Amino acid sequence: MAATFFHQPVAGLNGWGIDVPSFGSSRIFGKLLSTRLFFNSSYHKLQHPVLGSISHDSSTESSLILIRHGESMWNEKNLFTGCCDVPLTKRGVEEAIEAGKRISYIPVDLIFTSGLIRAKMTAMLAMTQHQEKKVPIIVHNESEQATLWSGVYSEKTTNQSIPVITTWQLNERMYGDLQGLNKKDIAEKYGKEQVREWRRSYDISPPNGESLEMCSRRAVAYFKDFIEPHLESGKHVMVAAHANSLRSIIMYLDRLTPQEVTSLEMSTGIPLLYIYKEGKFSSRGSPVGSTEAGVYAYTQVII
Ligand SMILES: O=C(O)[C@@H](CO)OP(=O)(O)O
Repeated sequence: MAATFFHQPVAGLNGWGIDVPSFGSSRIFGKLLSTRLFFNSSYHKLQHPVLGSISHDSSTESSLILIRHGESMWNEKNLFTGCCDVPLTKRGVEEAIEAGKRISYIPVDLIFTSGLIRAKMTAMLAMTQHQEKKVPIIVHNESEQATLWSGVYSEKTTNQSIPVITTWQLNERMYGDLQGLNKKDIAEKYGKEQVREWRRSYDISPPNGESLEMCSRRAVAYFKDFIEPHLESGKHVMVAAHANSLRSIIMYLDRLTPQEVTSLEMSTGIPLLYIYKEGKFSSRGSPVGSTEAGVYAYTQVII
């Protein structure tokens, strides 16, 4: 006899009740799916190892954590990576876990990552350290079947979970013909200035790749359309992505000029905290680790 207990999943694309592009529109900015939200910001008293108890009033403000993935196997080899989908190194895994410790006391209701494994690994590893011990679950919205087959049928389990939305719009900039090439070799061949322009200028593209401006058009549009509304509604959000997709988002949040963004660098695996309140973002830098006085998220050195 067929089991009779199957019914509508509590969680799945619609069941999570989150606004994300549907599978029919996941490659373009399509209509939002508006459904009931099962996730509530129920935890307000998390313990920081140094600062102690931190209260969050989700009715007035929400937190946004941005994190660049930990060191990848191509970061280690100094190769242009772009949209090539390479995993973390052991060091990258450790960075992600350390990042998780730094943010373990900050509430997280919803996670967005790029579609690339290094960002997904970073988010998942970081969440293993979180005080709430909720389980991050990747939302599969690539087809109707994927949505159905990944359904969760327990409301209790759903409430102990954090939906993880993966999206290509948060991917690293596409590095074109440079992908897989060594950064030092290319600097020797074309000159440091040329390579610096390809890597850090705002509107100059690497050969057949995306400029930061092009990357920003999709990453910032996604942020405004699909992430900001959750912050507005009081949800605490983590975004795990890449040096350049995050540079473009930080440019938007911090209102940097195209000139200023050229000197913005991001370290691997260092989380950055923003507070969203009354339509404004304020940067709180990087959450302090348990064993140090502070940490710098930005560095100036490239190549
Ligand atoms: O290779 C890449 O994809 C990026 C990030 O690692 O490099 P860059 O610092 O040159 O933007």
